[in-house]
Amino acid sequence: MTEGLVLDDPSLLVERCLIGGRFVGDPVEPVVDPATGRTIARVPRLGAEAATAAVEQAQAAFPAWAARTAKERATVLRAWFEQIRAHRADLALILTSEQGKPLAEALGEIDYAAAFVEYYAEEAKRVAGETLASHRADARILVTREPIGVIGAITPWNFPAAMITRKVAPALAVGCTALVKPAPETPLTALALGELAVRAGLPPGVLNIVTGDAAAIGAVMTGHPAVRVVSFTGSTEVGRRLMAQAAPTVKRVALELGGNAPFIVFDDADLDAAVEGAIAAKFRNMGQTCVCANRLYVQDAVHDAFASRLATAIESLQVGPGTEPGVAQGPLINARALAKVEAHVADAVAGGATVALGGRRHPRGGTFYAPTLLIGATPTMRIAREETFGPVAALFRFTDEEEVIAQANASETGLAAYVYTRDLGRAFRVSEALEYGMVGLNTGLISTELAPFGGVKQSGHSREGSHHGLEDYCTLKYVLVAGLRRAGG
Ligand SMILES: NC(=O)c1ccc[n+]([C@@H]2O[C@H](COP(=O)([O-])OP(=O)(O)OC[C@H]3O[C@@H](n4cnc5c(N)ncnc54)[C@H](O)[C@@H]3O)[C@@H](O)[C@H]2O)c1
Ligand SMILES: O=C[C@H](O)CS(=O)(=O)O
Repeated sequence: MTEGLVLDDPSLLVERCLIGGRFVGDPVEPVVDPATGRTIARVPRLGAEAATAAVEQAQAAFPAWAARTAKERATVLRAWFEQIRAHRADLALILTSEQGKPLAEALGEIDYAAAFVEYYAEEAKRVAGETLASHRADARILVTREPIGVIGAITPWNFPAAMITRKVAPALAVGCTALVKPAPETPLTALALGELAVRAGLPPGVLNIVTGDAAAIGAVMTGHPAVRVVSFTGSTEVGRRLMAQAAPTVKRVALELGGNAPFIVFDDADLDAAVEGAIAAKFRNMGQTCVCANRLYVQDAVHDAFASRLATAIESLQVGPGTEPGVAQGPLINARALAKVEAHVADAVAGGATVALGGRRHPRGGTFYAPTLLIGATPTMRIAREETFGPVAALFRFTDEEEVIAQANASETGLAAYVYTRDLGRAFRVSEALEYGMVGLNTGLISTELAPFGGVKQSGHSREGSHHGLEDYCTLKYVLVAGLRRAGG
C-alpha cells in the first residue's frame, strides 16, 4: 500500500526517470518512509540500457548547451533556483518522508540545495581564462576554461537535494550536461528537482536522472567513452571501486567520501558554545552527515563539566517522525544503519566505556535510536576508528595539545574537524596541525555554498562549493597564437 503524501503540488511526486527531457520507466521499486516503514511511492528500476541512453542524450545535448552564452545558462539556472524556492515546502516534505530528517532540517537542506543553484547561476558569468607571458615575440599564450563535457553524478541518501545541486549546478553553469544516479533510499527528491529543472526551461538531455541498479548504472558512467567526469559523493569503499572502474578510460573522478571528525574542547573553551556546537556537529540529521563529530576529545580540566552540560542538552532532543512538530531527531535511514550504531555502542561498552545517556533503541521502535552519550571512549574502539553515522556522542579525555593532535590525526580520513579554544595561538597551531580539509573553529556548523567543501586522505580530494567547485567540470585549453609579426617584419 502506498501512503499518499499531501503536497500543494502533487505533480512533484515524480515516479518516473528523466531521460532526454522525458519522464520514463515503470514505477516498480518501493520508496519507504523510514519513520513508518510504509511505501510512499515507487520508482523505476532501470539499468545499463537506460543509463547508456541517458549518456547519449547528454552527449547530444552538450554542444548546444555549451554553445549558449554564460548569461543564457545563468538565466536558466536562476529560473531553476526560483522554482526550487517556490516549491520549498513540498520538496522538504518529500525529503523528510523518504529520508527521515526533521522537517525543519529538510527545509534547511532545500535552502542549502537552492543556494548552490543560485550561487552557480551567478558564477556561470565569471568563468574566465587568461593570457600568460609568451616565450615568443610573435606569439601570445591564451588559456581558456572549457566545459569538460558529459558528467556522471552519483549521490548519497543523507542529503538527497544538496548533494545533487552541489554537483549539477556548477556542471551546468560551465556548460556540461549530466546524468545523475540518486541513492535508492531517496530518489523522490532528485526526481522532483528534475521536474522543476524542466519547468525552468532546461533543454532536453542537459539533465538526466536514472534510478535503479547502482552497479550497472555506475558501470556505464565509469566506462562510457562520452563521460568525462564521474563525481561521487558517498562512502570511501564505493569511491575506491568507482575510481578503479574509471581507470581504463582515464576519466576524472571527483570524490567526496567518508569522514570521522574529531571535535576538540580545550580547557579554555567557552563551554556553553562548545556544547551548542557539539549538538549541531553530532546530532544534525541524527548523526548521519559526513562532517558529524565522531570523536569528542575533552581536556581533563573541563571534561566533567562539559559532559554534564552535554548530557542535559542531549536529553532535550525530542525523538519522533520528522513531520511531528518539535522533533529534533528522526529515525535512522534503515536497519543496516541501526545495526552499525548498536555495534559501535556495544563495542565501546565492551571496551570499558560507560553509557551516560541512551545507548539503546528508542521506544518509538523501528529504526529510532535514543540520542546517546558515551564516557571513557578509547582509541582502540570501533567508534574511534570508524564513521558511526548515528546519534552517539563518544567522549575521549586528553591532557595536552600534542596528544590530542596525534589522536585526531590518527584516522584514514580527513574531512572535517572542530576545535574550541579562545587562545588565538592555540587556535592557529591546532588548526594548522590537523590533517583535515575543513576546520570549524569555535563552531559546529561549517557547511555553506560559499566555501570549498572537501577533505584529504581517504575522504577524497574534490572541492564542492565556492568558485573552486567549478574546477571539477572545467578543462584548461592552451592556445599559442603565433604568426603575429608584420609581413616581411
Ligand atoms: N564527503 C561528502 O561530502 C559526503 C557527503 C555525504 C555523505 N558522504 C558519505 O557517504 C556515506 C553515506 O552515504 P551512502 O550510504 O549513500 O554511501 P554509499 O557509498 O553506500 O552510496 C552512495 C551512492 O553510491 C551508490 N552506489 C553504491 N554502490 C555502487 C556501485 N557499485 N556503483 C555505483 N554506485 C554505487 C549508491 O546507490 C548511492 O547512490 C558516508 O560514508 C558519508 O560519510 C560523504
Ligand atoms: O554529509 C555531508 C554533506 O556534505 C552535508 S553538509 O554539506 O555537511 O550539510
